[in-house]
Amino acid sequence: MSQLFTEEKLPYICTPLTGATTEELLAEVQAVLPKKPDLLEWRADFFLNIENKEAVLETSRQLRHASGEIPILFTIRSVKEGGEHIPLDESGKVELLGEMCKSDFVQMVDYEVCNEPELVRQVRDCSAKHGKKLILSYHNFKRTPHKMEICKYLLQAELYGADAAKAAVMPENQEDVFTLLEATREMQKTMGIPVITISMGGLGAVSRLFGWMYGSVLTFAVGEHSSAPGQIPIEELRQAIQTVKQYSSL
Ligand SMILES: O=C1C[C@@](O)(C(=O)O)C[C@@H](O)[C@@H]1O
Repeated sequence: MSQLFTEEKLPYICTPLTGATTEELLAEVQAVLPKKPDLLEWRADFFLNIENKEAVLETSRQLRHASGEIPILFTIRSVKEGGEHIPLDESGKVELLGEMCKSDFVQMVDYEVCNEPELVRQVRDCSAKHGKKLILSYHNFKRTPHKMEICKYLLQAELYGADAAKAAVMPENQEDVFTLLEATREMQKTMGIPVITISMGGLGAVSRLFGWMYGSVLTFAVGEHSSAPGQIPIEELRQAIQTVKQYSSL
């Protein structure tokens, strides 16, 4: 995957894997594969054995094997950005991300752009060294910041050298959803890397369906289990996107 996202295929659809054990994760992959996602995200913060590096590597090896050609994105979402409580501290996470980058089992890793600059640089250097793509992300599960603030996080990701920049925010009203979409449009025009944006919850569902029309290259959908509020089942999401593409002359 030298080029991360190709124009003709936009938007890419990613389904998260949230199993707590290797067995659960493998069962999830089996259930999700027939639904043909473009990408699988292993949300490793749900994995009970995350402290055990060998167990994580072995599980990712099995996931790689089970998922055939579909690329895997490895994510350890922090509690403050909507993830699960895990026994690893920030440097433990960076170490584990480094191990994953060295392995042949994942194609991409996600790290949060608000982390200490030195840690972000370590993850960037390691992923680049081992040919893995890096998504630097920002999440706000409480509210939607001002448009300029959303843009700032996305631009910061590019400054750090990310391969893609992501922002997922929670709307409190419809205006917030438009704020996110406007930020997406502006950043898609100005930035040199792909932008991924999400307005979460029921109010934000429109961004998961049609955010690509504003320039978001990837949308997250439910394969088996949801990993964030507002995610739509992949079959219905794909159908809606296809309908728009078929009938609109965009
Ligand atoms: O960053 C994201 C986006 C997300 O939060 C969503 O809203 O779909 C789901 C997460 O699993 C993923 O890491």
